[in-house]
Amino acid sequence: MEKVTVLGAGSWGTALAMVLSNNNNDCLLWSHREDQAQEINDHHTNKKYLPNTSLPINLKATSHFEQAIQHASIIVIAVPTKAIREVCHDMKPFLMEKKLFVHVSKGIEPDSLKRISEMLEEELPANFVDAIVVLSGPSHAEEVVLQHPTTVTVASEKMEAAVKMQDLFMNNYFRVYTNDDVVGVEIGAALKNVIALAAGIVDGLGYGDNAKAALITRGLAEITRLGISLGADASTFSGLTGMGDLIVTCTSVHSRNWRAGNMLGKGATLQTVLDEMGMVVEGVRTTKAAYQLAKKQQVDMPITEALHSVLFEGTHPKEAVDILMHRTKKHELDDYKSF
Ligand SMILES: NC(=O)C1=CN([C@@H]2O[C@H](COP(=O)(O)OP(=O)(O)OC[C@H]3O[C@@H](n4cnc5c(N)ncnc54)[C@H](O)[C@@H]3O)[C@@H](O)[C@H]2O)C=CC1
Ligand SMILES: O=C(CO)COP(=O)(O)O
Repeated sequence: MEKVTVLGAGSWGTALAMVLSNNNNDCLLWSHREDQAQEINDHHTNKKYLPNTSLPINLKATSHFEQAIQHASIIVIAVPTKAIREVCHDMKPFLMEKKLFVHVSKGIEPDSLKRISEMLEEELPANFVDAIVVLSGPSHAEEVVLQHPTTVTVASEKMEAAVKMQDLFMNNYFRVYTNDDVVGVEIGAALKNVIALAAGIVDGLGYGDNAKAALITRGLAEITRLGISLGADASTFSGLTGMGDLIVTCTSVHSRNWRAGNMLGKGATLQTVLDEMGMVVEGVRTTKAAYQLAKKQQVDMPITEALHSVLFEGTHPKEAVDILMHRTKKHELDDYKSF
């Protein structure tokens, strides 16, 4: 039994805290809202994020940040990308010993163009960091809490830490693989949300399965190109955190990114979509970051560019699809020659 703290009591933090509690760990879930921590402790529910779910009775919650940090030497960070720096910054005064940090967020920061583990390295004092591990893969919280079979990957530059987290999370419904390609895992995780937004848009426009298959396949090609330019291993993108997560996010009604795209395709404005979601839609900010990163790396990312023009430049989704369909004709495998 390990002591573990999960920071962030949204859908994913709560679902992972359930996995850890099911595995008989002493898991403390931190929420920045006192009423939510109280709901979890008193009623074993988290109705806003996971309605109809009974949480394990051995799962405890707190809104006391210092208590949460001091509870454990393994800290799982499950807040949206936008909140990563703030949470790490707030943690600093309470770090008294080396800890192992696992992050499960899927995004890239606009402007700095940093991946999550790079943000953690910048924000956390190195003398208190035992290792940084990323956990990612095709894993909707809504299905994990039902204990439906799910597979994910943990990646770290320190393989022993990845193996330790594999053992901590793995059970009969949650199968965990290891990988040492942190860049590939984080780029796949972040960029699949961009393609999922686009997939939702084509569904919203009523274009159907051919268009979606095209987006997933050509989306994977541009994600792989970007990843390789940043030093990732090409084969990571055909794994769980690449193709796997693209499939689940582009095809599932559980996906917030797909749902947001679907509303956009049906004519809603971005502001209305974000107001109505009430949960994080990581792909919006990451589209901005990916667009900037593609320019910096001089990598051709036509789908990302098209989505950027829809989200931030007022292009109508139908017009963006037309632009994609009228790109210069080419050999299908041209892109792969530079892999
Ligand atoms: N929901 C899912 O099935 C999965 C989500 N993820 C990733 O996990 C991350 C978190 O996503 P969800 O839990 O789904 O989001 P969510 O929208 O369900 O919950 C986010 C939680 O973070 C809290 N939060 C927001 N800003 C905060 C701040 N500044 N300080 C402290 N807490 C703050 C919110 O109150 C909420 O409890 C995202 O990066 C997402 O891409 C990854 C895999 C699956
Ligand atoms: O990352 C996810 C599943 O693997 C969740 O995707 P959404 O954030 O689009 O809901």
